[in-house]
Amino acid sequence: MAKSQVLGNAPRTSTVAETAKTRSASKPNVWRDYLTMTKPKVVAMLLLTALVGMCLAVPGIPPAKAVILGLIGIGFQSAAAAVFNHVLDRRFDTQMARTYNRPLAKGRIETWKAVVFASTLMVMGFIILLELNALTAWLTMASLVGYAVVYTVWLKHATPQNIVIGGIAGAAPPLLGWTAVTGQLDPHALLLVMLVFTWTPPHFWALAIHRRDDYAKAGIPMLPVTHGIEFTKTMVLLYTVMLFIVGLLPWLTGMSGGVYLVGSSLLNLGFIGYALKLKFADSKGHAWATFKYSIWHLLALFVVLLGDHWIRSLMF
Ligand code: HEM
Ligand SMILES: CC(C)=CCC/C(C)=C/CC/C(C)=C/COP(=O)(O)OP(=O)(O)O
Repeated sequence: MAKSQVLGNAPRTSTVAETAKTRSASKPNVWRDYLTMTKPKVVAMLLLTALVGMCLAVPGIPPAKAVILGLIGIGFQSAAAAVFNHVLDRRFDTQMARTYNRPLAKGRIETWKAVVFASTLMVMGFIILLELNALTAWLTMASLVGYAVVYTVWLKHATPQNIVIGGIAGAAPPLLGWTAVTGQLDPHALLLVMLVFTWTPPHFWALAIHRRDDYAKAGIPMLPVTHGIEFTKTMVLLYTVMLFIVGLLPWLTGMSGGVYLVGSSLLNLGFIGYALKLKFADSKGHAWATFKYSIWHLLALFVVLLGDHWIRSLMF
């Protein structure tokens, strides 16, 4: 068999495969763009905190209906809030390196279609949560409005304390999960909200330090832009110390046990360590590393909360 025949197929086959791959990569993937607008990784983490709220609301396993309808409803409303955020921020997104390639900023999706998408998710989520109880439906809607309107439209562009106040919306999911199961507010649920609320500033301000010039160019008054990077580093450190103290409350109030105390203290000391290095021994990329740590930290913190709860349920 001639060499060209033996090799003839290889380049052509790989050429066909490469062409197909290139075409699929270059062809705008509309569905991926719609998914991107929902901030799926953020929503996934929000739902984890909501699920932990559901599980801590009752000894043992929470009712399946509350878990399934609650997660779908809170998930739809969180996703809707994220899409509304893309719609309302689309002009600012064009001005930042981190966000300029987003679907609406680039015009890959028409704004009215994103509004219809967000509105559909919002209404579906609300109706699903109403099926559980009105308290959860209205609290979740309030969180959506708090993030998509109060934070995105007003606070984000008005004050460097934007994310401290706006952080209430993102900290709501554990409370929403709790009320999805019990139908009522509980002080212990507010402890979970306080954990996320105290975690949010160091989470975001580490990113804001890393992306200071981006925010300055877009004219968004994030703390590193209005008060400087050194002040922001100090605030990151203060909030991580505050998080360590707030992190003791679930144990001090008896809601959580020793497993949580050890796990949360180690995680929060780790966050303080990152913040100390950021403040006193910063190095290239450490602000970004601190931001990335904050995500794994919150994930692990809520897993530890859940693990402690189930260990105590099994033992007592
Ligand atoms: C007002 C409160 C918050 C602000 C201002 C904020 C800010 C941000 C920003 C700017 C990013 C980078 C997004 C990107 O570049 O695509 C981000 C990423 C992220 N945030 Fe936050 N955040 C907040 C609250 C939360 C909360 C409450 C959670 C979870 C419970 C969370 C979880 C995450 C996760 C998982 C990512 C990584 C997303 C990815 O890699 O695509 N954030 N956050
Ligand atoms: C129903 C409910 C619980 C709603 C709130 C949940 C929610 C979607 C919180 C988002 C937190 C977050 C990533 C904010 C960043 O906004 P940004 O505009 O500062 O970030 P960006 O510049 O990356 O868009």
